[in-house]
Amino acid sequence: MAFIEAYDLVKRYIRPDGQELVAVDHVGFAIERGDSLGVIGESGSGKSTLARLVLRLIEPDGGSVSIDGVDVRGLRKGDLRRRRSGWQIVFQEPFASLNPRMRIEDIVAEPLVVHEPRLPAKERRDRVVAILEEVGLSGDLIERRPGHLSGGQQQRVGIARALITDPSFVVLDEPTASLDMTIRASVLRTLERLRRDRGLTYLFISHDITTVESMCTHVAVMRHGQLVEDGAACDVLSSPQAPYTKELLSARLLVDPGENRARRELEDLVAAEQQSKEAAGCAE
Ligand SMILES: Nc1ncnc2c1ncn2[C@@H]1O[C@H](COP(=O)(O)OP(=O)(O)OP(=O)(O)O)[C@@H](O)[C@H]1O
Repeated sequence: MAFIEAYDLVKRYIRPDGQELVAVDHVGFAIERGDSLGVIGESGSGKSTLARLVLRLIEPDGGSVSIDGVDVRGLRKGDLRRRRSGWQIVFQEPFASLNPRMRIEDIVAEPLVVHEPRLPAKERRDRVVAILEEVGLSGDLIERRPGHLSGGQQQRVGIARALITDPSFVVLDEPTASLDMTIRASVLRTLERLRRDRGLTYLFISHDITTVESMCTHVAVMRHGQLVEDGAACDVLSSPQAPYTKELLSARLLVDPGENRARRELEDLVAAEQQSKEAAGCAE
């Protein structure tokens, strides 16, 4: 049994005109422990809905999910809350997901307050400082508020908050989409280091193929709520089978020339990832 398994997930919404929309249409996939599955597809294809279904942040209309052998849909509310310390999410908009009135220390410590309420304040602060440093921030930032940090720093705070309870599975919902290209490459590098150092399993949502190529061991391609193709990243991205995946890959070649320098940094990441895949026997 894989670490993460999703079977036949379905989510329907009612649109404002009263029509039914099947945002996630019988989707299934598996992720092995320590791997990173990138879900790509155009805006509106159902990626974020799928991410939320996997963590049961929204209820599915059909299908099921198991994480490390636990049937997520079968959990009662209290059990689900307890389990969530091991399953975290980082959202796209760092500023919108951080309370602007709270100090960084309190934002990052929030999951600890919920999951380890008896932890002494001094120990809690030490854990916050340690995780801030692990994600590439200075522990001195604890007194600041989100508005005093750059976009990249804010997203690192979001990552620190997700990791403070030492989860095994992290959903990254377009975590770098709102950052400029250079900062994006640096945050992605940090996420990749954290995955390797901590043995994390990622579900990585993105509409950017280069990001997924640099970060993910496996790729799933979504269109109109359905999964049109999935497999090892080296297979899907080098010899795509579905016409839609081929379309996405050819669109990638139309790059804005102004982004070229930062994109080269991402390509360095791709090269490093490719080397490690070759070492793992996943080369072309
Ligand atoms: N709460 C909701 N009520 C009604 N429709 C919704 C709701 N949430 C999402 N949708 C619709 O479901 C479809 C899938 O949305 P979703 O956000 O999952 O796609 P996405 O691939 O993540 O897009 P993006 O990359 O733009 O975030 C879209 O058509 C969206 O408008």
